[in-house]
Amino acid sequence: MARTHEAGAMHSPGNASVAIVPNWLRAPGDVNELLPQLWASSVVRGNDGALRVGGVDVRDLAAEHGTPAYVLDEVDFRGRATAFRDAFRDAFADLCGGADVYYAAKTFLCTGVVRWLAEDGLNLDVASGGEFATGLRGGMPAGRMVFHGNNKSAAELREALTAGIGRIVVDNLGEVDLLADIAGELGATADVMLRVTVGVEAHTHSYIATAHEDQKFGLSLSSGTAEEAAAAVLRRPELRLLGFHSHIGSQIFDTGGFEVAARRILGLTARVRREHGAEVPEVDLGGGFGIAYTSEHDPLTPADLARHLAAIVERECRAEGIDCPKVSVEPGRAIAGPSTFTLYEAGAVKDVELDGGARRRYVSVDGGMSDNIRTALYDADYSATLASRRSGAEAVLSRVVGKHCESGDVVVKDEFLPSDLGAGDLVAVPGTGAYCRSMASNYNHVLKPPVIAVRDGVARPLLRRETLQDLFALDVG
Ligand SMILES: Cc1ncc(COP(=O)(O)O)c(C=O)c1O
Ligand SMILES: N[C@@H](CCCC[NH3+])C(=O)O
Repeated sequence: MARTHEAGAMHSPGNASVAIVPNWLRAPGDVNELLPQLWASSVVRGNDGALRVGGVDVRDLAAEHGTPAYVLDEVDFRGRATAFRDAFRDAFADLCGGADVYYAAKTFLCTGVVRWLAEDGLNLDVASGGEFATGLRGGMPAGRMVFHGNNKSAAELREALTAGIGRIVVDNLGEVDLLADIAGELGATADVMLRVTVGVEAHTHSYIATAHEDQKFGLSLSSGTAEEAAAAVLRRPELRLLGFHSHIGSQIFDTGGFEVAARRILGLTARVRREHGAEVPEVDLGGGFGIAYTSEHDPLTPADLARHLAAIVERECRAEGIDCPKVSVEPGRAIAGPSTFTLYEAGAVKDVELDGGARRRYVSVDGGMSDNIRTALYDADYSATLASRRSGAEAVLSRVVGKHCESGDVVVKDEFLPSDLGAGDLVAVPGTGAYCRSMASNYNHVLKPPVIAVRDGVARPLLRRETLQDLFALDVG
């Protein structure tokens, strides 16, 4: 599954022109090769040709747990989480005593993962009562959680405050009084961050960009609403203003957007400190750090990211003449994404003739848009490989599709797969640890796959496969 940026003729059947493949996928290369940046660290192709993860053969995983299945490399997940923890602690140590890392629960959440995060010294960013309850159930202290959301209910706020939530990110003006009133009723003081729309156009898909003005999240900086909200929080004794929060979007590679965002919220911090005499001791720069789904993506390491962000924050604080607030970040995808691949079994194979005589092969697998909606929703790119054996057959331009009643049910838009791949072969799609299980559906009453954690030769389900009984249990009619 090697990919190259070099232009070149494609050797697929029908001699398809390069126009039907994206620029980054020009030549087929060796279909058996695994690009290390796409896979969890323990994934290798064994001597017999089958993939192994955490010392376990994927054929054994499929036999024991069935397909499709999300296969999560525990050491990889925890390694990325602790790499973020250490990198941000170290890079910000001199500046503000170290930065805190909040794993974004929406990426992928279950109690097993919460236990790892709690043990490994990370914190948790939750965006609903369900995520918060799962955090508590997994053993994350409420004080190490931050609660997000543009429409939190009074019940969610009440539960979070009652349990002793660490901080609540207020998203709109109305929420200031709602939260203050609830805190007052409970005799509590709520620690508050204000989510600021900083007006940055993040270079990512429009559905996952979140800091431009025309969208639902946050308090506008340019219109003065953010500052108005800060004044409103400072007026309410039930609330303590910790600072400002910015999340510019997701799957972002260049730090330019973070630089503009940091400049704007640190400018706001300085203004509110000056004009309101408030301490405003913290700032949260959100998440959004991109990962490699294909060879076109070249993400920064956590250490490089932390160094870049620390340099940005230091420069902006110096320019504003303020002491550096305590920094936090909220990575999700960059921790969970690469840790997991989806293991499918191939079924029907069909060849289609395209304009100009080119051909595309459709390889159907036993899952699809119900376990990975990202391709259909964001036009996301993924890659795939034949996982159960090595093949010496020629590479064919292929599209991996699901089994749903929908022509847009595509898992991998473009990949070179061996021409002898057929029914019964296992296919693995890497980089599916983020926003796949957490956005899974039961479309066509397809059952959600299990999440199998693998480590040191042992595989164990973190989430079991759904059963028809699970679906029927909801059906009370
Ligand atoms: C407020 C907030 N923080 C953190 C994240 C995590 O983003 P990512 O998974 O891209 O790091 C998100 C999702 O985009 C978010 O909305
Ligand atoms: N769900 C999105 C990311 C958005 C995260 C929430 N702000 C994705 O799959 O890329």
